[in-house]
Amino acid sequence: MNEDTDTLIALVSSQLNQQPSVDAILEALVQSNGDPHDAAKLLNDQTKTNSKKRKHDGGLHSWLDKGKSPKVSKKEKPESPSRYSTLSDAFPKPADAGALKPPSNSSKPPSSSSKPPSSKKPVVDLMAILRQPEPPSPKKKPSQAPLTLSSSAMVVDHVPCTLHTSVLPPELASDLFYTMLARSKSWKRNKWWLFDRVVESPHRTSFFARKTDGVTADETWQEAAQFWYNGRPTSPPEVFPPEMETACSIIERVVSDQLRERMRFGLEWGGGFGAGNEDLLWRANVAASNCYEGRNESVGWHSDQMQYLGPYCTIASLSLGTRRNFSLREVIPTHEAETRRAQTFNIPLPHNSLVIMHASCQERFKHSIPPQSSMDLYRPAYPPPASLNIDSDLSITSSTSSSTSTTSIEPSNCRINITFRFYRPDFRPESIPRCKCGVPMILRPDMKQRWRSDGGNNAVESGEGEGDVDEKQERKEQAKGQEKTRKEESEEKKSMAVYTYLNRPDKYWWTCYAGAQNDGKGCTTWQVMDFDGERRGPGIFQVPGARCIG
Ligand SMILES: O=C(O)CCC(=O)C(=O)O
Ligand SMILES: [Fe+2]
Repeated sequence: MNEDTDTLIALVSSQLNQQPSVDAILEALVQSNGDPHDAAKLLNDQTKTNSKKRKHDGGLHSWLDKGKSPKVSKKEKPESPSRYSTLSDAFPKPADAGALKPPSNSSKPPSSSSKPPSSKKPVVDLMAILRQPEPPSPKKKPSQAPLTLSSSAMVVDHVPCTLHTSVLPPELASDLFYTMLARSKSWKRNKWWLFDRVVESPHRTSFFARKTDGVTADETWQEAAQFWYNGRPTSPPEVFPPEMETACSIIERVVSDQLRERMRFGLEWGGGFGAGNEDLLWRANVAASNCYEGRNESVGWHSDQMQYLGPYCTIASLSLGTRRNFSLREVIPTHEAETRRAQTFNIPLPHNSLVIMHASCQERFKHSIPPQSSMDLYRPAYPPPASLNIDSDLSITSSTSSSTSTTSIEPSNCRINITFRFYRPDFRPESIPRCKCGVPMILRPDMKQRWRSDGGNNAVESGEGEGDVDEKQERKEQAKGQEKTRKEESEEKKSMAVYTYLNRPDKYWWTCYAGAQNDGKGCTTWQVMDFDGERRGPGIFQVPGARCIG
């Protein structure tokens, strides 16, 4: 199954009462002309019919990789209707939702275009849009069962992440949980275009920026952080509340200690962090926060967009409240697709735990918070801080109106997630290339490393839309061995130089993201990121004496 198909499958999946096989979902999508809502309805109707005979066997990951035969049974309705994932962040955005039309050759970037809307509902041959699942190859290894990584040691062994339990002082973790829970009432579900309709993320989200950028003392950072988001400017971010500031400085030290132990990648941020922070190898200057209420709220498979984070970013993800599974799955590069199968890893994240997604995680792995068939409630060990006025409809009651204030601690079905991130000064909004729609583009890694399949010989560095790219590419393929134009030759040399002289294994694409908003209309412009040509840096490779990969 290719990564882009996941988007649609997960969209259907998030609307299902039971999870059938991937094949069944694809079949339903085809029958429904590619309409995820209709496909979900079809499958749910089938479930009702079959419910007496069949039994459900658990979470998203148990079927997503395996493609088992349908196992369905009658179940309670999901708490929120419809809706697949992500775009949780007003920032590094999951790549999937905009990646509906996968590239068909080695030089084309993952497309960010959605199908333009029309007044009539188009008849969509889904299989014509999505790549067909690859036929089983005799060489291909059988798919592997999901593996639960139940300890920090297991996490390190399998994924480019580290797990840190009890990371904050318990009372601070509790205060931060209550603070964010109270704020989460006003957070929004992200919306974006998928095919011809608007879809909503199945969780609420918000975005925070620190007072300064963490590099200079520039206090205009907060105010200036009006980041573009899905092709639109966002409302100003919230300021880190005091509990979050304290938590952030603890987490910065945990992350920096980890980085001291790790081999760094050349394109990671190689600059400093301002006076007084010389001992820090990592800082956060923004945070995305998510609230998942109940076991059905989720975020689908994605990797975080990099337009402000830059390549090989480090993301520190704090979990508060109910324990949920954090799932990771490697994207197998095209040149290894015949010999290796991806495995899904599940990391149970308890209250007050930190997962650090280290450099290369966004390049190699997708992550998700899948819906769960059951979930333990979180029972806070401390009452809410007296300063907070948390409403009873969030299951927490706090009364401070009289001198003898009473507070009852109620169990909660919410998980709060805070992903602390560092927006790099060399990826400031004003430095982000714009597409033909005039909207800043998004940056995504070539997760499938398609350029390797042609030995790195492909010279195409930019394009203007799916059809055009296909056509140009086809013409280029046909012209192989024939005379190259001088321009092509020099582009090719440049491309090779960029990727060989520093032995950088990855390509990154700037792509139009306007299609996810803007009524589904995007221009599909794309270009390869040229780190040096775009005057990015310093990367670690530019720091004298630094040891790094690439
Ligand atoms: O809730 C989580 O742990 C993951 C959130 C996430 O992936 C995101 O905000 O990009
Ligand atoms: Fe993410």
